[in-house]
Formats: sequence, C-alpha cells, structure tokens
Amino acid sequence: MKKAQTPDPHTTQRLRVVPGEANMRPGARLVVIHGANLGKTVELIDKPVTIGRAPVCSMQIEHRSVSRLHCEVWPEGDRFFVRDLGSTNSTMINDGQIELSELKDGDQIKVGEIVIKFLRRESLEDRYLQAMVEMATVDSLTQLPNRRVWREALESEVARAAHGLPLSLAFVDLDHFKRINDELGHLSGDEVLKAVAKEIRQSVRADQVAGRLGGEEFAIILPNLPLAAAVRFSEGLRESVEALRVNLPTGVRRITTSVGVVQWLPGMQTSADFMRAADSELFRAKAEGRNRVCYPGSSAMLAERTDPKPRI
Ligand SMILES: Nc1nc2c(ncn2[C@@H]2O[C@H](COP(=O)(O)OP(=O)(O)OP(=O)(O)O)[C@@H](O)[C@H]2O)c(=O)[nH]1
Repeated sequence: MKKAQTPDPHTTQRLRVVPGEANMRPGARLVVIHGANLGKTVELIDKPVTIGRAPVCSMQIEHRSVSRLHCEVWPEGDRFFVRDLGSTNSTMINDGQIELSELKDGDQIKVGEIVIKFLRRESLEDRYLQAMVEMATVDSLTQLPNRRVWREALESEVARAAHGLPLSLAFVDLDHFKRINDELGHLSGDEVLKAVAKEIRQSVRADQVAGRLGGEEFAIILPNLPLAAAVRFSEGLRESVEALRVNLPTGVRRITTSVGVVQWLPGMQTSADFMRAADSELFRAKAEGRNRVCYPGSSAMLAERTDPKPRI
C-alpha cells in the first residue's frame, strides 16, 4: 500500500498529519501558525528546508509578502539554524531581524506576513499544535485533506503548471449516494464514504493530492500527468470502487462513482476555471448514465447541460 502525501521537496509539500508516524523520528517541525498555508507542516530531519514562494522551495508559501527564496533552516547534529536568503521583507525570529540564528524550541520565524513555529518534536506544545493542525486540515470522517487545504494545494500546483509541466484534475462523486442514506441511514452512509475514501487514499501516489470537497464529492490533483494518463488513473479508481464490497449491518453494499477529468490548459486563468472544467465533465458523466469517466472529447453528447446544483 502506498502512503499518500509524503512531503517531497522537489514536488509539493503535503499538509498531512499521520498520528504516530513522524513522532517516532528525532528532529523538529516547522508549522505555519499564522497567514497563508495555515497548518502547513514540514519535518526537519536531516536535510535543509528552504522557505519561500518559489516552487523549488521545500516549504513553499504562496504569499506576496514572502520572497521566492526567503530563508533556510537546517540541522547540525541536534541543533537547528536559520538564515535569511536576502529576502525583501527580511526574516525575523520572535520579532528580531536576523541574518543567521540558532533556533530554540518554540521560536517563531516571521517570513513576510507569515509566522512559522519551530518545534522540537514531542514537546507538549508540538503535540498540542499537531492535534490542532489535524482538526483544522483533515476531514475527520475520511481522513483526507479538507476542502480548504486541498484548494491551497491546487493553487500551488496551478502555479507550477504555469512552468509547463502537465497537470490534471479528477472530480469523483458517488452515484445515488442519497439512496444509501435514505434506505440504510446516515451511519451506513458514513461507512460507505469511509470505504471509498480509503480506496482513494490507496490509489494516489505521493505527489498526488486527494481531498474531500464536501458530502460525497472528492477531488484528486494529478501533477505531471497529461490527460490520457489521468484518464487511465481515474478509470482504475472507478473500477476499484465498483469492485468494493462495503460491509454494513444490513449486509454487503456496492457503490459506483462518476468521474470528470481535465488537464490544465494555458487558456485557463485560475484554479476555479480548472475546477469548473472538471465539474462540467463530472456532470456529463452523471448525465450519461453514471459509473463512468468523462473527459474533454470522451463522447459527443450534445444534450443541454443545466446542472440544478452547481458544485463549486
Ligand atoms: N452519510 C452521510 N451523508 C452525507 C454526508 N454529506 C452529505 N451527505 C449526503 O449525501 C447525499 C448527496 O445526495 P445528492 O447530492 O442528491 O447526490 P446523489 O444521491 O449521490 O446523486 P447523484 O450525485 O446525482 O448520483 C445527501 O443525501 C446528503 O445528505 C456525510 O458526511 N455523511
């Protein structure tokens, strides 16, 4: 089973909390506690972490007050240091401007308007903050990133796509989910949602970000995948959900999903355009009979689309 969303300095850092996992290693963490990317966490183990707006940064912060390469934090034995990288708005530690400084547990690194907390792992404050971050960023039912966090990840990936790498997006929606709630009750509906979310988590690679947008709607960011590969991924996911047998108190239940897939195109201006395009394909998958993957050009259905409940 692949673990989703391991931070990778050369692609995207994921906002994730895997209880117990990180705490087993020595080191420290950097956690955004104020401003954009609130809750973003990067582990400090044995490599330097660069903080800045540029996609190459291992802690990328999407905010205009942050320089492209703002500052760098690195370990030396069991000590940690920070140095400014010639940023426009300077780097501050607990309100004092620094060029180079050693970090103490609990220090606040101010990077433009963003505040990042440096915490030794396993300190009381670290545990408290991790619990808070988890509550603020992870959907408690499915354990997937919540909508806000997923949206921030999409913004970062769209910024990367501007540099020419392919980027695709899949919207995944359970079919006739309301019937499960109506026939078997909300708790059974929750079990079905959890089972599908688990399947999604197991399908995504480390650089792909799956999130719960709300209700029975999920979305997956697929960096470095052109449309054809994203369609293959989506078809595989659709098939594995179709093959699921969810054990409920009333017996085994099956479920299907509809998926809309699109690739980022230079003509798209914003991440909202991208989401609208995926939503439009998802709507088509529903209209064409559900349990299918639709993408631009996947069929010539010309029926008028009037979605009574826009999803974005
Ligand atoms: N059990 C459970 N139900 C939820 C949750 N969030 C939303 N729902 C339900 O999801 C259902 C969504 O229904 P619809 O939007 O009509 O969609 P659908 O029945 O899947 O129909 P199609 O999408 O058209 O195939 C509603 O009954 C919501 O109450 C949740 O967290 N748990």
